[in-house]
Amino acid sequence: MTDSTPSAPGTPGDTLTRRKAALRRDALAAREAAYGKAGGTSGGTAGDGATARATARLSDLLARTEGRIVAGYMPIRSELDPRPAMEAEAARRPVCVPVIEARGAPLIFRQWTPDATLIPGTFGALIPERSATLVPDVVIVPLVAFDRQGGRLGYGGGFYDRTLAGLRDRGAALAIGFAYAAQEVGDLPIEPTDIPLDWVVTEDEVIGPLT
Ligand SMILES: Nc1nc2c(c(=O)[nH]1)N(C=O)[C@@H](CNc1ccc(C(=O)N[C@@H](CCC(=O)O)C(=O)O)cc1)CN2
Ligand SMILES: Nc1ncnc2c1ncn2[C@@H]1O[C@H](COP(=O)(O)OP(=O)(O)OP(=O)(O)O)[C@@H](O)[C@H]1O
Repeated sequence: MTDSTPSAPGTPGDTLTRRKAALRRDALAAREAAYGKAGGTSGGTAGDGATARATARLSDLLARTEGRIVAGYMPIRSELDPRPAMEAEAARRPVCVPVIEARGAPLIFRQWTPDATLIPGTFGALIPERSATLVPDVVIVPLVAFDRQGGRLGYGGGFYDRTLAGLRDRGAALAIGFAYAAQEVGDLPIEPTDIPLDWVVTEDEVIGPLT
């Protein structure tokens, strides 16, 4: 293949798609290293306290959005764990988590409480077995890589872009990326469908407002 015969956008041979795949690989390796240092999902006492520090920063930011419905997520693989912050919020207001209804469709959100019965959802993240469907005002967004302009790279399904676009059509929705500082990259490639993050919270800092 030559540059004069580019692949269709979004196909594996497309330059941007290949660049994103390489960035995703590197960022996932950095995330796994940070996760290991932090002591894994539980935070652990043997870890470096990254989860606790990130939780404190996230809770501070969330305190400014009192009363609004918050979406968190059930962490998979080496994702930074938002559950300690979600648990604190669930004592005061509704908290929900994403559910994949179909490939190519926006995510929906089901109410989550710390004692909810969870079952595996599509792609492995846990979902509440049955609970009310909610529309969040504030979305804590999992990610693979972020930049300081609000750029975000996920697993490549486009789920959060479609979801945030839909939520914003209905009104304001605040998007807060939640990640280890090690997941920062210089400049992510931007596609027309990418929805920028309003904030990024790491164990080291709160970055924003970005929009
Ligand atoms: N914790 C968490 N929950 C989430 C997301 C997330 O990123 N994190 N999602 C955010 O979208 C949705 C799940 N989306 C996902 C999409 C793809 C893969 C995944 O593992 N993809 C494979 C490729 C699979 C394929 O294309 O067949 C991979 O990356 O190796 C995981 C989650 C909803 N819930
Ligand atoms: N609003 C949208 N409408 C239609 N297609 C979209 C939309 N947003 C993203 N997509 C498509 O989804 C594909 C994957 O997007 P992208 O690489 O940005 O995913 P991601 O942000 O890494 O993944 P995720 O959000 O699932 O974690 C893109 O090829 C894009 O064309």
